[in-house]
Amino acid sequence: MAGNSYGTLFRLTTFGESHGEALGGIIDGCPAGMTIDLAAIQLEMQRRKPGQSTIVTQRKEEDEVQFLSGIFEGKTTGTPIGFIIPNTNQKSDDYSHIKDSYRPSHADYVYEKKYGIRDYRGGGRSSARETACRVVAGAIAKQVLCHIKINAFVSSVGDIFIDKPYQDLDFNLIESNAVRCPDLATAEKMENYIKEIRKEGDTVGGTITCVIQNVPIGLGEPVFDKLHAELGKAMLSINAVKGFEFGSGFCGAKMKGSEHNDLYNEDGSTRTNLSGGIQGGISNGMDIYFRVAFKPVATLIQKQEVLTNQSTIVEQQGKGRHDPCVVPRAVPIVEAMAALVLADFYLLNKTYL
Ligand SMILES: Cc1cc2nc3c(=O)[nH]c(=O)nc-3n(C[C@H](O)[C@H](O)[C@H](O)COP(=O)(O)O)c2cc1C
Ligand SMILES: C=C(O[C@@H]1CC(C(=O)O)=C[C@@H](OP(=O)(O)O)[C@H]1O)C(=O)O
Repeated sequence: MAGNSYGTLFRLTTFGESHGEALGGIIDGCPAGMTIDLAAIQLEMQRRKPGQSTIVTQRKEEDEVQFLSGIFEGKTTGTPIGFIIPNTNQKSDDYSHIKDSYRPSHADYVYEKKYGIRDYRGGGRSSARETACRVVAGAIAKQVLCHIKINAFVSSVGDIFIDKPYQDLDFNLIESNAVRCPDLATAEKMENYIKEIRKEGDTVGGTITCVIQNVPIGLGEPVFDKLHAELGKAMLSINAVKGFEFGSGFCGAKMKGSEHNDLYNEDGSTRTNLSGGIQGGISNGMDIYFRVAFKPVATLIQKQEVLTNQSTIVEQQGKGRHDPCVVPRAVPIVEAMAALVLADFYLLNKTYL
């Protein structure tokens, strides 16, 4: 199985399945001599972990990271940082009914067809549990990028959305509610809606907006490794992601150039920022902002037609502990992937100096 590593200089490789012994990773290329704030890493893990509120999966994992190498007396040594996250609360019986069948719109069918064998327990490697490793690496990448601020938040759930520009939001409120929406009236509506949907055994999609501030000019490597191209790839590699747009995004396609151009101030900053902080694939020093669209979770606690490995269609009731909506827990994942992209470009840029 290829495709388990991300990054060029700051490079993460992950391993592990949702119902195996543990997940883990190796981070290669982290600069030596950095003091690592382990509490900050654990805080990010708390934001992502299952079982954290009543509107997410009720699997209970503490997700305490065990570092095996690369950190000595609290500092990075420049050698590979190896870590594991034990799995402690698997309920593999919840998956015995799909041993010989494939859930619609999950990864069961394609994994079995591609590899000829599938760890069906908890979705195996295709489970979003793998993203715990990304959050560990992202929390370290954030420490590499200590001057850059990365804030993601839930901007919509179903058709409930924040009706304000991000500049009018208080990012300190993101963690004040279970949904991770900084507009409190909207957060309450979203939370109630997710609870309703969960009662029906159904699921709902949503979007996350990410804002990155204090970015130096010059990150991104045209022509193929443009900053927005890498951000797009990183976001689209997250489970259940269906869309990515930055700056004016798809709305820009409806505008005239005279409306869309970001006119300069004398210091090189721009009066508007429909470019989303990136021009020609390179950061221009303005805020980078983008949106990520997540589909509704595939596993429903309802009867649905499924395909069996005998090529028959049968009715099956979904079982187990699933997220009714992924966006509240995906916020730290989006931030982590953004940090991995930026840390890689930041280190690459240093090689030019
Ligand atoms: C934070 C998060 C939690 C998720 N929780 C579930 C879940 O509980 N049940 C489920 O069926 N899918 C869940 N997913 C989505 C699946 O992992 C994903 O749909 C599956 O791997 C197939 O990949 P794809 O949707 O990207 O094609 C979750 C995704 C994320 C980002
Ligand atoms: C365990 C996590 O989320 C899981 C993601 C997931 C999926 O299909 O992606 C399915 C569920 O797995 P299980 O049935 O084993 O509880 C979620 O709980 C996690 O994020 O750590």
